[in-house]
Amino acid sequence: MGVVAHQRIDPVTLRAESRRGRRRPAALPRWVRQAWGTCWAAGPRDLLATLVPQFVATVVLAALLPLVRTLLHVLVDDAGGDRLTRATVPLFLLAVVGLAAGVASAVQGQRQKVLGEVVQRHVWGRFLDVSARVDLTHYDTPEFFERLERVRLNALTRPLAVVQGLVGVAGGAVGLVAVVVAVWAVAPIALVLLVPVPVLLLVARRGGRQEFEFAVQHAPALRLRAYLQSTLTDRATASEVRSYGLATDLRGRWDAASEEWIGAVRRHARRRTRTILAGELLTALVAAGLLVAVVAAIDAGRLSVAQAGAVAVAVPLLANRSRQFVRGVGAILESGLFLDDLTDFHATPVEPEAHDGPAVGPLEVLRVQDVSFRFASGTQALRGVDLDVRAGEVVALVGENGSGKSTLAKVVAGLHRPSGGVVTWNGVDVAGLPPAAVRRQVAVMFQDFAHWQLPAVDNIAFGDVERAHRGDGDVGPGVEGAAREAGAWEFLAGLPAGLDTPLSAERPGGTELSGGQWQRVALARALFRGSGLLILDEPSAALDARAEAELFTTVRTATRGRAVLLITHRLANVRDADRIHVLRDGVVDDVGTHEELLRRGGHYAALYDLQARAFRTSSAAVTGDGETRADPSGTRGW
Ligand SMILES: Nc1ncnc2c1ncn2[C@@H]1O[C@H](COP(=O)(O)OP(=O)(O)OP(=O)(O)O)[C@@H](O)[C@H]1O
Repeated sequence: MGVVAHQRIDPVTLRAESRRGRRRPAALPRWVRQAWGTCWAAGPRDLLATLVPQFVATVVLAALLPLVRTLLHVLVDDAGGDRLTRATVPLFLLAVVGLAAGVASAVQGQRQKVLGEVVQRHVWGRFLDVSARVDLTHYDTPEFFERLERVRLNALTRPLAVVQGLVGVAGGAVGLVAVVVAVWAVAPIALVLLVPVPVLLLVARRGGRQEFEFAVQHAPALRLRAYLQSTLTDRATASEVRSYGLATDLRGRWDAASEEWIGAVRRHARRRTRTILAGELLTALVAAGLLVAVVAAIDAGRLSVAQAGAVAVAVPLLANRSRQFVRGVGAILESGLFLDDLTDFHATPVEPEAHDGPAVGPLEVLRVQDVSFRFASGTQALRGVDLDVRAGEVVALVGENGSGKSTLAKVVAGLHRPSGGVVTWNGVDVAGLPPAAVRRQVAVMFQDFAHWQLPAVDNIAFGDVERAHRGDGDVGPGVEGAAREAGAWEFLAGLPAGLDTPLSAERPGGTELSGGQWQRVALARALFRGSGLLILDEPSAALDARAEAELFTTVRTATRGRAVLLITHRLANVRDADRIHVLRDGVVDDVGTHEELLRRGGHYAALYDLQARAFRTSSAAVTGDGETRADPSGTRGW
């Protein structure tokens, strides 16, 4: 797992990497080494516990042929004496061999299941580590998701498949040598059965390529199908599916996607069958030729009946052993390209830990200078943006949808690295600081914050897991304080199991919160972090008027001495901000206090006037003592 300080997404490279996998020549030793290393790291004892019985079974079976030959010799060729007595030992040994092979193979089968689980856990652990620590930018590209899905669906089980293949190869090779030696002594002619082996190996190699190509080609279609499946089973979409009557339409799309997938599987199966049949045909032709040759040899008196009997036993043995060998090699070849895929995924650069680099202190001043940002899709979201935030200040970002506010907030929060320009933290370029250390000093309440389907206490304590794990682990007082500040305490304390209540109707004993309640929980989480910079992206979008007023009082008091970057469309809420940055198409159009911006009469004034007019109109429509929301031009502030 490589670690870099900077990681820029390059979709072209990602795509090229997946192709490179296909271009790589077969590299059996590398794949075997990788797979063996993985299985050994996952569980050396389990690996040995699987291999030893397999080895025993193989060696024991190799003794079969000489025993059969001896037995046949006793029964057919040697006419004198008591046959039964002399056949007792070989018969007994045959029974022992059969029993030992059976026991060893049963033990091996069970141990392999355990090994499978252990290896899966190991590989999944690394997969999850990388997935959760790669640069956020990866999550903005379909290529990353395609690889994620391909690795998840195909590559995670491959190390074990290679080791199983290896077991097959080892077993097959040992068995093959033993059988070859035995056959050489009895009926060398039967060795022609080995002629197709190299061809079968080539067939297996081709099959491996076909499997990988198929997986790469069809990952997008599979992802679409999985997404459509989730739309019909997820709680998040359940209401809209019913409200808009989407079930039939979505089901139809799922049918179409399934049809396409099954068609692809059919074509792929036909292609694979053709290749496999070619190999089987060759094997059958050679076996038929051998049979003819054996019959002819018996007829000509060049082969005794005992020898013919040995050939009859040798043929299936030889066929089985060579098949086991070829299958083992095939399994490795088939999995190898997926292993490369997995290795590449594991090598995706991840961010360094917060402590790997210079320390980052609480914010005194953050400066954004001439910053631009371009998404992997090509969208230029920010251009030449300048912005300063100092401790104790509230700086607001306003602007129309898509103007770049959230993107700028993510740049400030250390989640996106700017494509151009510089961000400094207390005068130090953040490009030289570990992003995790910068983020340690920032609390963000995202516009689309997470609804953790976990107990309420975790939903808040996730704001600072280090703090939650420190000391005696009693986060109660801190969580309660943050919940009170965010106006969430009252309803959380009233939940069936208080803070221990899971916040999801999908969990046993759980409950669902309203949109506004969720928003207060998300705010409590950000406050619990207690960092020097608080970024609030639309923190009041789902709040009622009273809660909104309380929120901004909270923000003012809770953030004394800290810096706040506030994004909102409700311009009444930014009147008291120290500075307001007006964004338009990724550019800072204007900067100033509320009064300065109004005086200038620019874009901000126009937006503010639009909102104020809407409020005046709706206020006028209310008669009597009907309650109205505060006018943006009115007196309510922080
Ligand atoms: N993950 C993404 N990948 C590609 N483009 C994106 C992504 N997120 C946002 N954009 C684009 O970047 C631009 C800025 O988006 P951003 O979310 O920063 O706007 P915003 O001002 O916060 O909008 P809103 O007020 O609607 O929340 C938009 O054109 C948007 O389409």
